[in-house]
Amino acid sequence: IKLTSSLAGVTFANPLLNAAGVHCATPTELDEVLASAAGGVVTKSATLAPRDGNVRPRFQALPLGSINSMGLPNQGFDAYLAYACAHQQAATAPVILSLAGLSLADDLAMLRRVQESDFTGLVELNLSCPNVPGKPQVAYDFAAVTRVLDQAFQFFTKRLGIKLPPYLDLAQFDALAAILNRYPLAYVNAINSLGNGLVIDPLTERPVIRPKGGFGGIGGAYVKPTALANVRAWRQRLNPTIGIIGTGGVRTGTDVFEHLLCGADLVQVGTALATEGPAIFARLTRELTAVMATKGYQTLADFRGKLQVR
Ligand SMILES: O=C(O)c1[nH]c(=O)[nH]c(=O)c1Cl
Repeated sequence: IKLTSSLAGVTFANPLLNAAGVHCATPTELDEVLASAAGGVVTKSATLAPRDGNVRPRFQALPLGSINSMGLPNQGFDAYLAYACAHQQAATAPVILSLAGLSLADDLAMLRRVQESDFTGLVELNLSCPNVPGKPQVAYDFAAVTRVLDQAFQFFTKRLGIKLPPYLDLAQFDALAAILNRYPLAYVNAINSLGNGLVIDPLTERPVIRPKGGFGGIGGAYVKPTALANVRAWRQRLNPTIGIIGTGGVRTGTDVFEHLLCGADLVQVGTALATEGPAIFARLTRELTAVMATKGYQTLADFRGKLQVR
């Protein structure tokens, strides 16, 4: 049984990575994911300048998932570009560089820096951070998405993916796919957290996190059906040249299998990684292999995207 997968010409020994934002803000955390059974690692979304992020408590693990309003705490673009370039030299498992500018200008400035750098790997432009006060998500504004991609592809010739939020209406998938299919995108990553949920502690009669009156992105088991639907909807609509990373609700090998069945090329783990740590990747590869063995599949291509219709 082989778990190898490739995305935009980049080969992964297995399809599993962390989700941007989880266990990836420092070189130590990034190294721990690379040292684990993960097939690769993605950096915390970088802003041009380092950021402290929102006030604490800003993350809460829950029985069925998690809520977070981190506010983009990160070491800044230079730190993550340096890490990505160093690990490209060392030929480790692939490092995906995630970017989340606070403005179109910042997005373009960081992309220009990547274009001029030695980094030739995958770049993930995060268009879906729900937690920066006063900053509406780009990805729910289709004109803004068109602007950033128009301007980026004027000069960017490397491998560019985008991180998308969950969409909940098929007309949105139709409209946005018509836009995305115009660009030489490496992939779309679906989904980011389900934005602006509210989790309350009935004992204290307060939200469980402090920023934004307790409103934060929801992850984990809560979002798996929405994540699978978004992966499936993009696979059905996007050019085959555009790959898909499936993110959302992955806790077991069967969850990984389901994302692949819906069409994912790679699968990312957020909430479950936050609670279990990088050892989860050994468990998930073992469990995925077991599912494949039971079903008689030898490679991911044997079943990727082959969800049957009823
Ligand atoms: O608050 C965050 O840092 C954050 N949290 C999320 O759940 N998704 C994101 O894209 C980001 Cl950037």
